[in-house]
Amino acid sequence: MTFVDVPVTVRVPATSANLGPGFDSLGMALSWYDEVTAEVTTSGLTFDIEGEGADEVPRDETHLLYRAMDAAFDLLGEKPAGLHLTCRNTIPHGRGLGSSAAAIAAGVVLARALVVGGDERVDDTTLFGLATDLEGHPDNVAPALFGGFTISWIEGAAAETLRLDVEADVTVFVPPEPVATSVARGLLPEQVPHGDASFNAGRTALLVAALTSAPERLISATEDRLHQPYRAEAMPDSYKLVRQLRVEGVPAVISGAGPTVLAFAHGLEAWSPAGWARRELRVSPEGVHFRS
Ligand SMILES: Nc1ncnc2c1ncn2[C@@H]1O[C@H](COP(=O)(O)OP(=O)(O)OP(=O)(O)O)[C@@H](O)[C@H]1O
Ligand SMILES: N[C@@H](CCO)C(=O)O
Repeated sequence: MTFVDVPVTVRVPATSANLGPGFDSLGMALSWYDEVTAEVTTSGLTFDIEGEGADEVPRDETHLLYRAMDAAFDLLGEKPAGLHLTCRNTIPHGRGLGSSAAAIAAGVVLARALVVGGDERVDDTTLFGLATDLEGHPDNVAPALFGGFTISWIEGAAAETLRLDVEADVTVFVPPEPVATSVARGLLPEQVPHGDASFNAGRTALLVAALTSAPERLISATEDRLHQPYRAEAMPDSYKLVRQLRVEGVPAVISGAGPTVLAFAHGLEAWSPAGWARRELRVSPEGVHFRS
């Protein structure tokens, strides 16, 4: 038997990348999850999708979850005759909360789990490399796969990550309208001033210390000059909320490519703009994991 003959279900966390200065490097898994079930069938590709994005995502081979599974099946050297995918989506799409990374992480892990002996053929590092290739950068897929707080980088052609356990109170303010990551990346300049690069290098180093042992430094540690100012025009209300929170001493950043605002605090009810969703979260120690 090549494939397991029962459905496999995973939960996969939302993630926040960058965390201020750590552009394309730092990421954190959050206690907010999508649930995906995959089952091998005799033919075809069918979907049962509910929740976030259900009216927008395709129900064919171009669906991101399927594309990730297909790429992983290539690595595993096996293709199922058919698949049925059930998606219970709660992570909003295009808001800077790692929805695409969640779909990719779930897809590669599910594909491996469906192949009998898949763990012996493809290890976690290889899956992480594949997920990074599909996403284009490692900062969301690392915490989506491994949980916690991750520092990721590219070594030659390979993606690497270091996972750390951290605890933090997190609030996310989610605007009603999306900003696609591709659009937000298109606003970034080809080159940045040396002084700004140096500024961010110091803040990124400080942020690792602040999250692991010096939370009183979070306000300085979450400053950024490499991406948020350039993206402000695409998400002016988010940028304004970040500045307002920071003036009050609350460490706040644009989550990922935006437009969600992430603050390292709870009890921020008074700050929620009308029409935005607000959620109090914690760091998820678990990345994508099986649900029985
Ligand atoms: N669960 C999903 N199923 C299918 N497609 C998805 C899913 N989640 C995300 N996508 C695809 O990814 C797109 C969103 O990706 P995008 O990179 O723009 O934002 P994000 O991942 O939510 O935010 P960020 O990368 O800034 O954290 C959606 O518009 C959709 O095409
Ligand atoms: N580092 C990425 C995260 C969003 O995918 C960015 O800011 O564009």
